[in-house]
Amino acid sequence: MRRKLVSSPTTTYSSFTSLNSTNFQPALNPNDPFYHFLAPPADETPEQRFAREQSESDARQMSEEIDENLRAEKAVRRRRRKPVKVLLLGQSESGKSTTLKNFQLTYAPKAWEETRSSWRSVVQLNLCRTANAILDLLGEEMKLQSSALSSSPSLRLSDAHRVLCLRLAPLRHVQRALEARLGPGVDEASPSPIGSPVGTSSSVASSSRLDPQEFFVRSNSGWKAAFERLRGEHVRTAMAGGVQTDDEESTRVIAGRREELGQLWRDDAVQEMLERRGRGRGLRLEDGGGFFLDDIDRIAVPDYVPSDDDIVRARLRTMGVQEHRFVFERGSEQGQEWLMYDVGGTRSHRAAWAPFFDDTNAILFLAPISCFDEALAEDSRVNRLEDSFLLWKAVCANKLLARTMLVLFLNKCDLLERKLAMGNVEFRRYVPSYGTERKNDAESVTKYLKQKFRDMSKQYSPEPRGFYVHLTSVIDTKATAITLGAVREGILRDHLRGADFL
Ligand SMILES: Nc1nc2c(ncn2[C@@H]2O[C@H](COP(=O)(O)OP(=O)(O)OP(=O)(O)O)[C@@H](O)[C@H]2O)c(=O)[nH]1
Ligand SMILES: [Mg+2]
Repeated sequence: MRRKLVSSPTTTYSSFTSLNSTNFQPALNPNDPFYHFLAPPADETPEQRFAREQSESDARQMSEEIDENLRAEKAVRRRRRKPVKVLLLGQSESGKSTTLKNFQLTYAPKAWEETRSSWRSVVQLNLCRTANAILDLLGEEMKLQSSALSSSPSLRLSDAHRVLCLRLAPLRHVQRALEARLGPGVDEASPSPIGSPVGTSSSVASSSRLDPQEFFVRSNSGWKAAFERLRGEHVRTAMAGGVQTDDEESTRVIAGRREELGQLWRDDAVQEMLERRGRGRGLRLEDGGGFFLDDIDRIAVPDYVPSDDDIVRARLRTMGVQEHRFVFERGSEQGQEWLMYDVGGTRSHRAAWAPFFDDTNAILFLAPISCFDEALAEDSRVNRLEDSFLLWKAVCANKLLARTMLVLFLNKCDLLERKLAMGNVEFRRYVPSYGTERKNDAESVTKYLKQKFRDMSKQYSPEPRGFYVHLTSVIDTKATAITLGAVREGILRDHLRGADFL
């Protein structure tokens, strides 16, 4: 009797192989109950024998392949149970938290939805800070004009501006209330002129602050903890029969000042003042984090609910290291857990990064390339692009990370394009190695920077590694979703390769 080999189900091959996985013939034992089924026919001709052995060999090979696949699948399952760990690195304001938000929006929509209402306070705080920063500058200008100390031509400021400042004064109280409500971790950063220009040789610290003071929460309380507190507050209010909360009070005051906020932002003299204070150098308040004055009519309303874009653009500085856990809600990786670590990027926080290097699958490194003419907020002597180069070098050279996948985002491409298109700032002035041959446009600059980061990776990595780079503007959620799709696949493939599967 002949055995059926090829048409048997997969598992049969597997168990068959384990019963008798080497050369078939010598393993046969006349006492084996299967002997009569497995033994070749007594009258087998040499051709039949050849055909039989051929077919047995094919079956054995197929069986071994199936066993191999089963082993690999098991390893992948084991590997899948292990979370994928990703660390987001880069200087402050490079876009790490914004990238994380994109990730959450794309892959954990339920968790995203849960935090939506809590972001309202952050957007309102960003808005108040910007408005109050403009009011501060306006106050300064008015003082200079009344004391006739101003050397620059006078702005056309009138009593209407004074009235506007008075009408908007309650926003200072709202700002303080929002900061206080977002928890004990809320603190003020040291003065940090966002986008202040850096000198090409000696430092040129900006004396005029264009930015609203920053707002951040510490990691030990964290914005998640701050949000929990806000949510608890909503629940308590509902249980207490709807007594007005601080949150509602802030919303009411902001909505009540919508007209004046619009007037302030659209005022010609205010625009001219901002122009003189920074725009002439290519710096725009709109380009700083958390700018919402353009959307005032939509945001300063009693029933304001932040849109996805609002949440992505809301600026909340990270302190220390925050862990974010994602479990894929759908798709082939459903149930796969990812742990993403978002770190504070200022210099004083970088020492906290190292303990997370061990056991990390991938690093997403963000280098904001529009900042080539700006100084670090925490040290006005340091050029921001130069700082990114140094950080990238340190990450590439780190021995603990020698086998970790590095993915580079050359971020803020939208701002780079806008800045260079203005035509009054030369990239080569800040990066002399750029030379005089190349054009001063975004395409040439990004090409140059890509090559520069690639060369550094090659030069400083302890062992050869791939170079994965993306040109990004992570406030663009649609484009970023596509980039993150590619990044996620790459990281996952690398993660599974660790299980010797691929
Ligand atoms: N225009 C533009 N703005 C961006 C881009 N990426 C980030 N931003 C804005 O820049 C600000 C800073 O981004 P964050 O993601 O908070 O920066 P971070 O790296 O987490 O900064 P730290 O927490 O201080 O380390 C935010 O308000 C973002 O909206 C970008 O590609 N283009
Ligand atoms: Mg952050």
